[in-house]
Amino acid sequence: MIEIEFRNVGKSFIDRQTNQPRAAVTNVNLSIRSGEVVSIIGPSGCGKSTLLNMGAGLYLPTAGEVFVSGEKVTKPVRKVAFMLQKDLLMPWRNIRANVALGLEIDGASQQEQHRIANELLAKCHLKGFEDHYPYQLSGGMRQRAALARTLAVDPQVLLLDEPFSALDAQTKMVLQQDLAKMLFEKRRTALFITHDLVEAIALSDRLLVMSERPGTIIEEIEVNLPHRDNPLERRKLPEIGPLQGRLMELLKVGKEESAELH
Ligand SMILES: Nc1ncnc2c1ncn2[C@@H]1O[C@H](COP(=O)(O)OP(=O)(O)OP(=O)(O)O)[C@@H](O)[C@H]1O
Repeated sequence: MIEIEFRNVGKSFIDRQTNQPRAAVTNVNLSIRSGEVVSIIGPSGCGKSTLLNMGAGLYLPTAGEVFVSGEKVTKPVRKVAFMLQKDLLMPWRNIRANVALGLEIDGASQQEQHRIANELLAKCHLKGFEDHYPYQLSGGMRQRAALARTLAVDPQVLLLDEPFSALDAQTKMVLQQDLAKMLFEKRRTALFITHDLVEAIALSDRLLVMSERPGTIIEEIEVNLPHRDNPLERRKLPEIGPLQGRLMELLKVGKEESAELH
């Protein structure tokens, strides 16, 4: 079953200088099967976040259509969870209450909220920190809590916008491992944005490469490597180097006309 589909999608924003619409993305077609993990990579400003915002129903396309589970997206969709680079934890709620936020909004009993939040915090290696406040945690721990909060409502679809980019390399790899395991075990569908080429290869079934603004998909690459549930193992495979090389070629990394990556 196709879980996420973009059909000829375009999105323009009003350019502040000219006061005219200017395309951010154009003619984007993609379909992601249920249980698939797909990464989008592309130069800075090519419209990756714009695509995710349309998938989440936060922006509406100016051309084409977006579907989640076969239904046209016209507003934020309940079964879709969004995770960003910023953890966006509420400073006045402890970690358990932050994780339980979506459950509270859904009307779950307090007992149920605590049970699910505690369980997820343990899975995300935050057992013992349930009563701590965000300011008492490191950046990596806060991002773990944000991951637990994203998972608490048990979303079918996860849209992840550079969720680990602010973390140090080791913390990042451990979190990728947790995320990959969970996505694999629960057969969740994910669309992932990253500037880290090896991260994209380590986590994904498929890679979509975008052009510069106005962004469109210029290449689709099947990763076709084992260990999608174990990115630490996948990182060790010899095939990683050539795949990374191919992505660097497509993104013109190191070339004179190279698009800025960050
Ligand atoms: N709400 C908005 N209003 C006006 N322009 C916008 C808006 N959101 C995005 N844009 C513009 O659309 C283009 C694409 O932005 P977007 O954030 O989607 O790119 P990106 O590929 O995610 O960038 P990065 O890799 O740097 O995070 C940019 O030029 C940006 O300035």
